[in-house]
Amino acid sequence: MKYLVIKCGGSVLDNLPRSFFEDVVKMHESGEWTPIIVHGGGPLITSLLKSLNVETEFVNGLRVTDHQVLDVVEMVLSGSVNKQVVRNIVEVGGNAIGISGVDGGLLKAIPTEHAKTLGFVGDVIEVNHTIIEGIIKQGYIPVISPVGIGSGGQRYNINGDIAASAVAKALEANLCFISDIPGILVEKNGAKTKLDKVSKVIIEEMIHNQTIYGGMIPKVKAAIDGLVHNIPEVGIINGFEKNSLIDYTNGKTVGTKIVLEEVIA
Ligand SMILES: Nc1ncnc2c1ncn2[C@@H]1O[C@H](COP(=O)(O)OP(=O)(O)O)[C@@H](O)[C@H]1O
Ligand SMILES: CC(=O)N[C@@H](CCC(=O)OP(=O)(O)O)C(=O)O
Repeated sequence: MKYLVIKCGGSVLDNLPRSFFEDVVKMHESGEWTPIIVHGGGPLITSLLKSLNVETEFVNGLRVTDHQVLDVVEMVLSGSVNKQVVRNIVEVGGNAIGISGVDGGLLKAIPTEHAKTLGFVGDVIEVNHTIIEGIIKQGYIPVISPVGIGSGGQRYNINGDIAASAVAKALEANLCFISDIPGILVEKNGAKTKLDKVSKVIIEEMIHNQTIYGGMIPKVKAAIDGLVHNIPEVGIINGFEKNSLIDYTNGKTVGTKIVLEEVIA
């Protein structure tokens, strides 16, 4: 039995087909792979902030988070989105338990090194993986919202990709980012092409020349950090592509695989 951490991005959550959740449940029932879901919800946070007339800003893909933003982040992620994902799984006959990173000290966090700019954005320093394993032993799929807890009970807004990588590290699990693009894209002869496999060095170059920007930055950084800390495998795949998740677990080439070593083209 292998663990697979599935990070569902806010970019796709609202529109993921029913078949996606059916595949997650099938995977769970097969017993070969144990799915653990970590979700985002960035677009919903942004739209709620907008309706409250609160400006929101991102630096290198991370949301600047003050007290007011933090309230909305927790409401959206640990409330609406977490329970929606649980319902999506229940609707197709699965068992899921939603839990936030605050509960049971699941995601212990400290402020990022850029706290002066980012405010209450956290880095995960410890994952209480026994809680996740307990939920799995009871036969449920864990659904984790990326809000962390620090000293004195302080909450932190944690990027979903970073939270997913921390969970995968703690469980020595494979990690799969589900997003709204076929994988990492590059421009070739005026057209966008998907890379099947990409190395750490190329990723660093792509961040530097801004081929990778915005929400893709925390994704690839979290991927590399995970691989350095012994995650067996990291992929970015499209949640809208039929069977993409099942194909991924069957070892087919889907999306982009991120690796540490150089890729020979
Ligand atoms: N080189 C790239 N290839 C593909 N997508 C990229 C790239 N660079 C930046 N992006 C952006 O990253 C987005 C995915 O990140 P994000 O919006 O945070 O998604 P999610 O909510 O799924 O985590 C894509 O929709 C795209 O706009
Ligand atoms: C610090 C930080 O940026 N946190 C994210 C948390 C949600 C998230 O990661 O959502 P996606 O997966 O949809 O991007 C945010 O506030 O948007």
